[in-house]
Amino acid sequence: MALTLASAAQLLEQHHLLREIIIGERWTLDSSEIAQHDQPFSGITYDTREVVNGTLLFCKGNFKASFLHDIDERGLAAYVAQNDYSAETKAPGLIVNDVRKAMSLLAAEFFDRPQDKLTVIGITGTKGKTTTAYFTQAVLNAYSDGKCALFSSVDNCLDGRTYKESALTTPESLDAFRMMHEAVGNGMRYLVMEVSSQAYKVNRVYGLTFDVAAFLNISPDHISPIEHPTFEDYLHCKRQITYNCRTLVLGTDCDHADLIREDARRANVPVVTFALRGDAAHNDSDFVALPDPDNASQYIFQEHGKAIGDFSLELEGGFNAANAATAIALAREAGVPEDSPAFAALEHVRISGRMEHFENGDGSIVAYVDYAHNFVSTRTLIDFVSRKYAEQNPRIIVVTGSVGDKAVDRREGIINGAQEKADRIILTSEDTVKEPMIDILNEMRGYITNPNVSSEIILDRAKAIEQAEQEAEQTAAQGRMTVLLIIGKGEEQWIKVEGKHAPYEGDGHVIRRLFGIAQPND
Ligand SMILES: CC(=O)N[C@H]1[C@@H](OP(=O)(O)OP(=O)(O)OC[C@H]2O[C@@H](n3ccc(=O)[nH]c3=O)[C@H](O)[C@@H]2O)O[C@H](CO)[C@@H](O)[C@@H]1O[C@H](C)C(=O)N[C@@H](C)C(=O)N[C@H](CCC(=O)O)C(=O)O
Ligand SMILES: Nc1ncnc2c1ncn2[C@@H]1O[C@H](COP(=O)(O)OP(=O)(O)OP(=O)(O)O)[C@@H](O)[C@H]1O
Ligand SMILES: N[C@H](CCC[C@H](N)C(=O)O)C(=O)O
Repeated sequence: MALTLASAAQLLEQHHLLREIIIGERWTLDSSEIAQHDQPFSGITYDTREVVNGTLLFCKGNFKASFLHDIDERGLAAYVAQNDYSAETKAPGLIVNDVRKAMSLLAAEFFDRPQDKLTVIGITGTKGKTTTAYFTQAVLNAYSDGKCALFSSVDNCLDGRTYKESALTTPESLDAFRMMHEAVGNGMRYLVMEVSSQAYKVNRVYGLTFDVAAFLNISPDHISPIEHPTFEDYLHCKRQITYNCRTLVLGTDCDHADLIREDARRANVPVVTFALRGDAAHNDSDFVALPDPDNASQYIFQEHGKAIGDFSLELEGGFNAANAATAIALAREAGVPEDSPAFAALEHVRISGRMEHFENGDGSIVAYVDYAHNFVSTRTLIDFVSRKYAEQNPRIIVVTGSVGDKAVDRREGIINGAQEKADRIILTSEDTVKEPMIDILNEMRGYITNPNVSSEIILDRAKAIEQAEQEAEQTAAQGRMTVLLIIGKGEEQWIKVEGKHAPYEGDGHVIRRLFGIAQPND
């Protein structure tokens, strides 16, 4: 049904969001007093620069009244806001308690409730969201002949096969419903989406119920003045997924799992669990990944002790086997039968900038390009390579930085994740808006307390990787192997400098160049 001023006002009133409608001097609760109240809006947007004749505008965030200059000439039909802008426009204003909640509800209606035509799967957690999302999409795509869409922090995919770089982990609600509508138009039956804590904090998924949701794990991250003031706030936001799903897939080992189970009981939501375990005798979860005793590169995946399959994943590391077990649980709960061949699709999943593994010609230098950028992920990665290459006793060099202006706890976290097992840490540029990168790197250097770890700051990221590789060559000449861990940027070919994307060769590109490996688009 088309969205009109009258139907918008009605929906907002049902959700106790409407304060009043303001047009000129007139303040009312009765939308029928407004001319054209039954006229469908031609479009909706949260950006004045996109307003054309008949558009409904949401004024949110750091919106300024000056953005409304000339807006009547461009045909603004109505606006939704927490403030009265009748001095700037003749268009009626739906004044609400919370514009982001209002935007989510009205965008869903404008796009004809696309979520009702999709099986929607939401994934939250501190680490593994993107990987689990790609795994789940691969299984559902294999099962449905390519009918699974994806919203992730790397890419969005609306047709099961074309991937476009995304800007946020969870899109703005209006964009999310627009993309869902497009996905439905493309014949998609499933949507897998990452759900960040910010998404709940700023109501990007308000009113959306996930058919199946996953809560993977929780550890300190995203604590800063522009994200979450405290860990408690971060966890509280993530916990909201439990109250907004029909079934919850929960990591057995997730910190605060008992609290999340309490949430699920209150919300009357069934919980299924997943875990990575060393052997079947210690299986305490509904879905489990077990190392295959007969094949070191394989994992056995089981549901209630029954085999789903033995898979050799291209994405290395036990944590990725746990992510794959989650994807199996999600796909099973979304209706994929236990004996479906679709699960084998897990084997071929690769994700740009996640656990990308490179070797130089004689194997004396190994490099991992990965997205680790907090304590847990850095520690997990370095533990993995230390175990994998234990026999070679490699020198380990970590090339890293940390983001400016937010998630300040990562700076110490990354160093603490690395310094127990690293021999050297080369600190280099990451994304920043206002904070000078050199200050962040000096701060990080100050957290290095292990006297056996040497460090250096090289601001130019490509040069930092080149330096690490040259040192590895020297170590190789002395007969010792080196593992390079280049973390935090994945395959991003930009670095945010003063908030703007500056072109950057890309971590994988630098390594391929240094190792003489063909680039992906060569
Ligand atoms: C708090 C929040 O949700 N912020 C997002 C929000 O910003 P905002 O609403 O304040 O928008 P703004 O850019 O300040 O501008 C205000 C409004 O004026 C409009 N405008 C602007 C100029 C103009 O001429 N006319 C006009 O109408 C803008 O379109 C906007 O609607 O809307 C913007 C797009 O409309 C987003 O880019 C921005 O994300 C911020 C910058 C961001 O990056 N947030 C991070 C912390 C985030 O959300 N991260 C999580 C990742 C977490 C994880 O990985 O786990 C994520 O989900 O991505
Ligand atoms: N289950 C896991 N447990 C711990 N670390 C993990 C797990 N899965 C992935 N990682 C590590 O975290 C990094 C980021 O993984 P991924 O992109 O899948 O997570 P994410 O939740 O989307 O992260 P972010 O929100 O920070 O972008 C990986 O590159 C890897 O180093
Ligand atoms: N989704 C993550 C990406 C940032 C990764 C890394 N490049 C960093 O800046 O720490 C975030 O918004 O925090």
